[in-house]
Amino acid sequence: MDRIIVKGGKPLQGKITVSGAKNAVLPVIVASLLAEGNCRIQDVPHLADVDTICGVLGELGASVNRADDNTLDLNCRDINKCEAPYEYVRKMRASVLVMGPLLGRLGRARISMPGGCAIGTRPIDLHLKGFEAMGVRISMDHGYIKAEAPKLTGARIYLDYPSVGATENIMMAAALAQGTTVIENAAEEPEIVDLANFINAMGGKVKGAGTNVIKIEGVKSLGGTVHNVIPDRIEAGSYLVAGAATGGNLLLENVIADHIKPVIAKLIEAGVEIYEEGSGIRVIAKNPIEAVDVKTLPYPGFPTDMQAQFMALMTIAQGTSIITETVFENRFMHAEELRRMGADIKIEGRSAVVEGVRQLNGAPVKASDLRAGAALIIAGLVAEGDTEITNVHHIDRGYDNIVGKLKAVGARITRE
Ligand SMILES: CC(=O)N[C@H]1[C@@H](OP(=O)(O)OP(=O)(O)OC[C@H]2O[C@@H](n3ccc(=O)[nH]c3=O)[C@H](O)[C@@H]2O)O[C@H](CO)[C@@H](O)[C@@H]1O
Ligand SMILES: C=C(OP(=O)(O)O)C(=O)O
Repeated sequence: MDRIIVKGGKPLQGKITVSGAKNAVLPVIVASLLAEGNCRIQDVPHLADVDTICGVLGELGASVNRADDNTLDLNCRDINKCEAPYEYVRKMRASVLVMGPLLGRLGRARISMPGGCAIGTRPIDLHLKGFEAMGVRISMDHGYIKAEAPKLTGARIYLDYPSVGATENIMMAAALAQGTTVIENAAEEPEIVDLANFINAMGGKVKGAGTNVIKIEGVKSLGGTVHNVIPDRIEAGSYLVAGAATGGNLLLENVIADHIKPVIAKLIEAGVEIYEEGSGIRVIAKNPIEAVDVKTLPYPGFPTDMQAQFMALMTIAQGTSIITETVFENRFMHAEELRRMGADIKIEGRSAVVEGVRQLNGAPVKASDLRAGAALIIAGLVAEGDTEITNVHHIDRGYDNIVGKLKAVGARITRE
């Protein structure tokens, strides 16, 4: 099993180019199932999750080819299966997103029921309620969800919570449904906008993405297109925090500053200097970090996917920080590992009380999920001595070449 070893104490200096966004590329790849022509996706990051979703599309009968290092060519004209098997859904929950496009294209889908994961129970009831409103019959069958839509029709759907996945899944089914679908209380994440742009470039009619009301007029068929994936705002945020924690001077390239406003605002509040430079952002940290409170919320609030990394930063801040997680019910497993490195963190229900300490100490730790892994790397970069991180397959799901990128800006980090 691979391990990442970090020797702390070196400020990060230099330039990092941010890759295409995991949470945008996954639904975009899935949405190519809607098209009868060729889709070319550019700025595709090298991630285990991308390999997994490509595996699912291959199972369905799609042709999937890497045209070059960052470009995927997908042709889904001849898809002939409608099942996302357990072995894929188990690895990556986003596999359930094939349900919407399969209902649109074939009128049926059979998806292994996703279980909970290290950050919460993560039900998909809102996806299913939305499909039912569109005329889909849902039944359970030996651990699989069976969905059948003799006729997929547009509907007015109010989401009890602005779920990213439910908004995407319903939007994709609606793109090929008969009539108009309106999603109210929709998620507003930039990745939703990227998906809507992709569907529209294929000939779809989606309006309002990026607001909480999205209107989708169904069309008879969709064709191929070329699409560039947006930069990964969470990868960018993770490196900004790493730069800040180490007292470094880092320039991040390929960033949309607007997408990470809440992270930038919190870093500035913590005393970090942030400058926009062309299409990049520079982070400079000279002074000690000040403790700030953070509460995760759906976009445009502070992203839950940055909570663990920010907690790592707060462990060495001056003062007490209260970090409140409202999106997932169990996303504090990294706190225990950070404590092993000398952090002072108490969990009280949905909040973590972080008392800043002078110094973290390297220790053997375990990544419980993707962002927990990133948080432990950040903690390792500032700790005294060696930090050895195991379960790094979680990190591979969502960070393109994290060891290489950090090494290039001076980090003492290796993978064994
Ligand atoms: C591949 C991808 O894009 N993943 C992101 C997506 O996950 P994902 O799409 O799974 O996240 P959701 O927005 O759906 O989930 C948010 C909350 O809603 C709950 N919920 C969701 C659906 C549902 O049917 N019922 C229900 O109760 C979830 O359990 C969770 O507590 O958005 C999350 C929230 O920004 C991010 O952390 C993930 O990185
Ligand atoms: C929780 C995340 O992803 P997923 O929804 O794919 O598990 C994440 O990216 O932090």
